[in-house]
Amino acid sequence: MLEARNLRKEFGELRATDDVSLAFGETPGEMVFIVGPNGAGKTTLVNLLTGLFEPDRGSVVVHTEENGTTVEEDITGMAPEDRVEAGLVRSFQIVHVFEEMTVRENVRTAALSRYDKTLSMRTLDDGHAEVEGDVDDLLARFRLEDIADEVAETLPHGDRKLLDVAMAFALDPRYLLLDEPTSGVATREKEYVIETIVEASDAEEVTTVTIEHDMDLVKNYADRLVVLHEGRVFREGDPDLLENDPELRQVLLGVDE
Ligand SMILES: Nc1ncnc2c1ncn2[C@@H]1O[C@H](COP(=O)(O)OP(=O)(O)OP(=O)(O)O)[C@@H](O)[C@H]1O
Repeated sequence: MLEARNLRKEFGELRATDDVSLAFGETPGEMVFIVGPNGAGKTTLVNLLTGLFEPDRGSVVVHTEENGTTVEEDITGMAPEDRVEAGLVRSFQIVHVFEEMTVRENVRTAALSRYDKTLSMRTLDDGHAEVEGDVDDLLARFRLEDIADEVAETLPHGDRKLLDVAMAFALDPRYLLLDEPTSGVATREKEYVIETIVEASDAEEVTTVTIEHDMDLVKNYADRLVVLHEGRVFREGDPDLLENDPELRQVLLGVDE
């Protein structure tokens, strides 16, 4: 489980995150969506969880099962790259791929970065087969097999996004944080992108925390919903809240009921 405890982040006078306490992954593999109006503090929260920002108050804690007991690790001061080893991986709103490489080369590069500490010349042959096996699995999981030899920059945005998330998956996350994975993706491709991510996360029991503006996607795919408003948790719970809570609808959609 990944836990935010009383997180606060200020930019000058502005409190972008204010006393936010949340837990992700109490049910392993759950899909949590973070929603809220512009400026609510969604990206700031993800930046605090992944270590891009340091909180002014509060902490980030990872709970792990070891020999049947739960061990708590405070990762608040840990650098983002070290958090990857603690199982926390993120993908940004803007796709980060190697544009001139093929899809397969991109996924292989990400997979190798996980192995680079353990591969030596002596084990290269064994390691090679293992890496290529992982690459094939990831290509299949993210429905990228048929375009594995295409160059990344030539792909439609939906496939580029899936490649980006496949590369995040190559780092073997337990918690995957996604900042608007469907931003810039054509409407007809959005469901396909989210559905592929949901299937991959379910299969690997990866807990996914996703910022999303498209409420239809949230309704269809969220196991749980977190609504941020003015830096605070405004609501948390079942995605049905989107239908049944007039105050929430007002905050999100500006709809007066
Ligand atoms: N690095 C920064 N320096 C100063 N202010 C910032 C910084 N990052 C965010 N903010 C401010 O903090 C508030 C929350 O921003 P944040 O990007 O977290 O909101 P958001 O909910 O992700 O918004 P959006 O949906 O528009 O992406 C905003 O008022 C924003 O202007």
